[in-house]
Amino acid sequence: MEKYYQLLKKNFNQKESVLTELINLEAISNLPKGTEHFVSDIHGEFHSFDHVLRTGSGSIREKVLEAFPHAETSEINSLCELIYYPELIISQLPSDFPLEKKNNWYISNLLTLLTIVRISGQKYTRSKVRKSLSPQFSYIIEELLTETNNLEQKQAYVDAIILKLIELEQIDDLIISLCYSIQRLVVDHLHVVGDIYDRGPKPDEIMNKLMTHHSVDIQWGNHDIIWLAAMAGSPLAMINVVRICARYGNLDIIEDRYGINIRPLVDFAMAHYEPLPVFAPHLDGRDLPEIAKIQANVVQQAAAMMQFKLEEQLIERRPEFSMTHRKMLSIIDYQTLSIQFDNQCYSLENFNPVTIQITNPTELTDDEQRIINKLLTNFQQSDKLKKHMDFLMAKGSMYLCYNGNLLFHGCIPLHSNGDLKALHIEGLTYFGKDLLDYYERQVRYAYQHPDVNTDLATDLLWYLWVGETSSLFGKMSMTTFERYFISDKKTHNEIKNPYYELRNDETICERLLVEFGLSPNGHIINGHTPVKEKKGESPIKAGGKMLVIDGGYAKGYQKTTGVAGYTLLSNSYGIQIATHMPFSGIEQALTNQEQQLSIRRLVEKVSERKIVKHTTIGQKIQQEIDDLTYVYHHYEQL
Ligand SMILES: O=P(O)(O)OC[C@H]1O[C@](O)(COP(=O)(O)O)[C@@H](O)[C@@H]1O
Ligand SMILES: [Mn+2]
Repeated sequence: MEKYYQLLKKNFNQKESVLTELINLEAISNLPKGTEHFVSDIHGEFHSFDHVLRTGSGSIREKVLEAFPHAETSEINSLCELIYYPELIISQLPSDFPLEKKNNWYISNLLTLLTIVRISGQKYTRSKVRKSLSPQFSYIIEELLTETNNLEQKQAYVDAIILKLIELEQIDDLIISLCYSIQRLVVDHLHVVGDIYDRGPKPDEIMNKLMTHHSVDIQWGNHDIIWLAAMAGSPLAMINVVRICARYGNLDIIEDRYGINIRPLVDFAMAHYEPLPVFAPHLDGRDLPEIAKIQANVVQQAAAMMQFKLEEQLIERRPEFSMTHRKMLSIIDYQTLSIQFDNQCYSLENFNPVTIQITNPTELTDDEQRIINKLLTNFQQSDKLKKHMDFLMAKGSMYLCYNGNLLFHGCIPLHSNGDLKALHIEGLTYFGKDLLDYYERQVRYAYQHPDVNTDLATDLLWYLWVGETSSLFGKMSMTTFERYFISDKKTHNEIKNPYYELRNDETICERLLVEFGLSPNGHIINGHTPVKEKKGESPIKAGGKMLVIDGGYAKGYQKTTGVAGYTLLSNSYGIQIATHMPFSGIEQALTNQEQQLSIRRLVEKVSERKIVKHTTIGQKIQQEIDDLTYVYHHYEQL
């Protein structure tokens, strides 16, 4: 310990510097807690997500209203538009704007934005506000922030600076940078509660945006895990990723956005499969050229068949996964093309066994094996995908305890009596927090060993996608096979883990919080299951202990949910849940600003304003304060 204090002391060249730092940390601890923003189930819908981030789910508007309580709604709207989309709004300024009018527009907006920066920065230290400013302009902005506070006496001076900035053509960039500083100051931290990938067209842009975010963490979703698994060397997860992209007409994500060559697979699929209606890509209102639709259709079939074969191979080598009931290809009667399970016989439809060898139905043909090998190499060699997956690993985890709340995507597997449901593996038993910790260790191990394809850790990544005791899946089994090939809808049903009933119970939620070492006063924050608001379901459950924020960014789900997603905001005053209406373009969102965020529900209001000291970061700061206090008192002896 003494050694540690000696090392710590080395960061300070004199005793007074320790004192300065101590005072600085003490000051931070006593400031109001920053705003946390929670989003989940973004599913590739970059533009809606981007809009939610830019608006801080209504937090920006709130700040603007706080700054200008008497302004007309139209003025508030224009100001919000500018803060959300500064580049767009500036580009739309009339080209024949008379010079004086233009200058006035700049002067008045700049002054307004400075006021909002000042108000948004009030609860932070000067150093934190400085960090939020673009380095290029931080000196000028700080100067302006000080002088505009005292405008009567300095009006001429401030006007002169602004006119100079206009003359030097720097004003646009300055305004843009101020708008982004406001966005950053208003929302201090972002939590992404899983499912960035699949279904929607632009997961890569979401990842790019997250990578530039000032403060973010991610709780992995089942759809993120399969992409991670592909990079970690699972051929099965990789072909499933391809299948889902084909299913949603998104093969360009793989080919163009990630630069992964899938031509051999496309050629193979075109040669062996015919387009069938059940494999028609789900386009949710988008359109694709006819040839792309045909390719997506047949690629989905080819990929599905490879997936089912590889999955049965995995089930065979992992009896401890208890998935033998999912061995579909082995129990098909290939004479009659029918299948028998649960004491019933079903005839298969749309099932093309062209690559199946009846004596060994789960073996890949030489062509399939070659395609899989090549594809996996191409996936693992995509620099862009590697960067995104590295980021998911660095910022992500199976769950997170943060400021007294427990965040995870899917569920904590339970039995119907409320007991924690266990996974038995390699002679050991894991449940509750231990289970999620075990999964996380396996995910990290598999990711660090991308050259091993069939070891337990890599196979467990697949288990997380479909396994009965997976905390990310939360259902008995995934009925992809039945949904493609059996028309009887009752076989499509995926039975949910009892968790999804039990989580409505406050006592269960409290027990789970305690299981994760938290106080029962915290909240559980979940994504994963779309909240069917249309049918009267509420995202606020168990007396506010359980908050489910999957409202369906994914377009396909909006029909069932009736809304386009929830987000959660937690600031020093309490927790609010915001309901978002479907996003259909920036222009429309800006014209209907008030409707876009129609409902904001208060989940909890704190009796005493929360300060940094009460947060997770506050605990770390307190540790630093304790250590530095020791160094300060023993400075001479160390
Ligand atoms: O309709 P699709 O895209 O095939 O998805 C259905 C599958 O997605 C899942 O719901 C998992 O995805 P979510 O995590 O978005 O719920 C599976 O349980 C189900 O089999
Ligand atoms: Mn999910």
